[in-house]
Amino acid sequence: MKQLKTDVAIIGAGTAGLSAYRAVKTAGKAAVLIEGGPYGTTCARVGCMPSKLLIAAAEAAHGAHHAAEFGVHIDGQVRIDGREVMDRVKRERDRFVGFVLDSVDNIPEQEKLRGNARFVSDTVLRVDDHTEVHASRVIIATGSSPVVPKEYQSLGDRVVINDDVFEWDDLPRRVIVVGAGVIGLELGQALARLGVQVAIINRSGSVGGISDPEVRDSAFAAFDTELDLRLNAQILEARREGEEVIVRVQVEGQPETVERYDYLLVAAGRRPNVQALDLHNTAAQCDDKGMPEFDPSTLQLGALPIFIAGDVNGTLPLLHEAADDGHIAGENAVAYPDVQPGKRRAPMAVVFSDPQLAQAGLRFRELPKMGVAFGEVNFANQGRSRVILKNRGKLRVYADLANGRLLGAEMAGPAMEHIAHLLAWSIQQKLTINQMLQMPYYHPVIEEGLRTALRDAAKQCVAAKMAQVQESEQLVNNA
Ligand SMILES: Cc1cc2nc3c(=O)[nH]c(=O)nc-3n(C[C@H](O)[C@H](O)[C@H](O)COP(=O)(O)OP(=O)(O)OC[C@H]3O[C@@H](n4cnc5c(N)ncnc54)[C@H](O)[C@@H]3O)c2cc1C
Ligand SMILES: NC(=O)c1ccc[n+]([C@@H]2O[C@H](COP(=O)([O-])OP(=O)(O)OC[C@H]3O[C@@H](n4cnc5c(N)ncnc54)[C@H](O)[C@@H]3O)[C@@H](O)[C@H]2O)c1
Repeated sequence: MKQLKTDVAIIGAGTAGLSAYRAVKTAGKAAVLIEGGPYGTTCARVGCMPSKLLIAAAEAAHGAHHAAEFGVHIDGQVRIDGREVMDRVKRERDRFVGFVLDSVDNIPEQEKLRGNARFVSDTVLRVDDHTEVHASRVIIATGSSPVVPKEYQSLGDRVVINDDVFEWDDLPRRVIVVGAGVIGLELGQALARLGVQVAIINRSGSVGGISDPEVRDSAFAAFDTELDLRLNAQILEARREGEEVIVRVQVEGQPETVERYDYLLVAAGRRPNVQALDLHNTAAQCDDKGMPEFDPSTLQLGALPIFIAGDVNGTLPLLHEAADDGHIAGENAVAYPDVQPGKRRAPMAVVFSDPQLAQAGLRFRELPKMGVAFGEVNFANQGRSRVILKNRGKLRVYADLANGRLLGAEMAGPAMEHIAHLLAWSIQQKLTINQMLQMPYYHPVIEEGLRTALRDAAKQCVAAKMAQVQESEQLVNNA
């Protein structure tokens, strides 16, 4: 077996692994980047980029179908050519993947290794059965994989995951989507708008990961007008008959139905890729699912020379977080044992559905039980949203009642990808609601809706302050 020595071995050449590699090289250390699958990253190959390309096609179809509401009539049929749609998705996807492949090409050959790595000890890795890597430090950046429940495995090629969708040459006729989380909602709505008969089944009452019940209800009401979205539902049975999937579905409190689809698309969550790493050969402490204990601020496993970055650590499985994680893990691997907490940005997440869903700072479920002002805007009557016929959804901001500082927000509505940025940037700058209200607002824009929500929260902060003053006056008077 070939023997190789290096300063830092990085397992996985995805976004986190490539970012870790750059950090290690910038610090002047030697690195070996080990990749078991195709180069190109999950984000570019089968994640962020192809999904946004499919959604863009769906938005074009939706616009064409709804132009009449503006008095603009497309006389004749709107024709969606599934082959052309998928061709553009794959062509543009390949272009994005190409940029990643170029950056991988620029890595010297002696610093790249193909094969699946597993631990022999804390600092020794075996790559397939051809190479043993002896590293002073190791970074795990192996990403995550979709969870495919056992009961669907007998469906063979009729059960698909996101990776498969982006390999389709044409759009299918009927798809049942398992899960109304981020992936299920984005892909399910896009396929439906492209003319595919879609049903989305979610076992709980949640939609797109929104935790604020008011925002979630407004989102559901919007989706319900165009999508077959079934919450609190389950697939009792799924079996294959020829090229079809036959499912028995039950929505809570309703009689079960038997339905036929061409594919069952599983979007029921993702699991960190730790199983095949043989972490039991290291001194890492693992839980019963094989997840190692690590410090989320330094990404270090205990006091070991091992770090864990990106989706595999299960903390914030998003692209920009994977890149930041890689950087932190890379710098700390070099600095080991003198590791430091990494710099973090305000949390933010966006779901590219319509209406878009988003979150910035603290989520509703993370708020303290007391002392929070809730400001809201309903987009139904918001000026700009009505002008463009995107007047659906609700935004709620959360502020500290005592000092007026913005804590977080959840939202469903138009252009939330941009509003979430404004809010996350304000949270990172530790702005108060009043400071945010002093900023300029153009007219007519969706940001005026945000201002409505901020004013609503500001009023509550003022009322809380008044109540406090009255209370202390009362105390003085009673003394
Ligand atoms: C459909 C979909 C849409 C998404 N959309 C968005 C979005 O719009 N915005 C956003 O921010 N995020 C989005 N994400 C999430 C984003 O893609 C991930 O957070 C990000 O790609 C994670 O990067 P990573 O480096 O951790 O993992 P990856 O890019 O998956 O890299 C891990 C690499 O490790 C390799 N590997 C695994 N095990 C081994 C081993 N034992 N030995 C060697 N190599 C190994 C794998 O082959 C892989 O190349 C989306 C994800 C999906 C699935
Ligand atoms: N726009 C983006 O940033 C973006 C887009 C896509 C994916 N992602 C990342 O990918 C991650 C994974 O996405 P995901 O949608 O697979 O997971 P998720 O955790 O967001 O959603 C999974 C959903 O499936 C439901 N579910 C689970 N098992 C089920 C079952 N057996 N039957 C019916 N419903 C079931 C859950 O209740 C949940 O609502 C996200 O957390 C996100 O970080 C991000």
